[in-house]
Amino acid sequence: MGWFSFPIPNPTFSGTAWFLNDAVDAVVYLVDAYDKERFAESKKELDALLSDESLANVPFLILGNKIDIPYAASEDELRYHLGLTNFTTGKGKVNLADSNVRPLEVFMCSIVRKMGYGDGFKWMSQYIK
Ligand SMILES: Nc1nc2c(ncn2[C@@H]2O[C@H](COP(=O)(O)OP(=O)(O)OP(=O)(O)O)[C@@H](O)[C@H]2O)c(=O)[nH]1
Repeated sequence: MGWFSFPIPNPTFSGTAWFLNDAVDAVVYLVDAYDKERFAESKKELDALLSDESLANVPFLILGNKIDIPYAASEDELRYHLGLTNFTTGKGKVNLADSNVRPLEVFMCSIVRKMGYGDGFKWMSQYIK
């Protein structure tokens, strides 16, 4: 696993997910969109996090990284392989406060090109009190 720094306060790293606080306000799950052979493994790890009761109401930001590489998976492809088709809650401002729905979205990014993840973090920030 590599380390990347994002402009967020005190991120700690655990497996493939970044927990932003001890109390876990959000989960950022980074997937290599180019490493298609490992999508099944990524899905398994993600499913385990999604079914963790202590994370039941926690927003999940899924980042599909390395889209600067030709043949990296598209957003739809990644959604499909991670089992998230029809499961994401919508980009932009979506009020889920009165629902029991956990915010979850996929954003594609390239960390080396410094693109894409900003929109994801902006999306996620609306759900963090
Ligand atoms: N092209 C490209 N390379 C990237 C990007 N982000 C990270 N890398 C490169 O990917 C390499 C690290 O790969 P990772 O996918 O983090 O690999 P890892 O997590 O260490 O190893 P695995 O556990 O095997 O996935 C480094 O050489 C990074 O420079 C990106 O957005 N685009």
